[in-house]
Amino acid sequence: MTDDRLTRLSARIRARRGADPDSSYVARLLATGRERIAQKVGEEAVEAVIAATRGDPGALTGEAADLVFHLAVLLESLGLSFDDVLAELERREGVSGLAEKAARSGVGLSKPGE
Ligand SMILES: N=c1c2ncn([C@@H]3O[C@H](COP(=O)(O)OP(=O)(O)OP(=O)(O)O)[C@@H](O)[C@H]3O)c2ncn1[C@@H]1O[C@H](COP(=O)(O)O)[C@@H](O)[C@H]1O
Repeated sequence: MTDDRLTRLSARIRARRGADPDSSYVARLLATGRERIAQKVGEEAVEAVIAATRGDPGALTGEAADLVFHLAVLLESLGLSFDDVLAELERREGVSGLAEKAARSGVGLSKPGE
């Protein structure tokens, strides 16, 4: 069973484009512009990092949800959705991250833990 929660979130965000910014947080973000949305993604990423380094699973869950949501809005600002991201992740399935990176930088040039 494919999990369509991310696809539903992207669709809900796309449906809010052009809605009244006084009644829709997504519409307000999109009306404010991509720089502000990107700033929120950065803020939420930092808040997720702080929650994780504090070893707080509950806080990390909430901040990660904020991060994923704001990333979805940032994707929408460029006409993209999680469908595009999930398709890219599917394309990468089965390809080792170490092998992929070594192929980019030449065999054996990447250091362990890099
Ligand atoms: N998933 C979300 C979602 N997650 C977070 N948020 C909002 O994002 C805002 C985050 O702003 P802030 O960081 O200032 O708030 P905060 O995180 O509490 O504060 P900090 O502690 O982070 O500083 C809050 O207003 C949250 O309510 C979201 N707003 C909307 N959605 C989804 O988007 C749909 C459309 O929302 P509207 O456009 O508002 O109708 C909703 O039905 C939901 O599915």
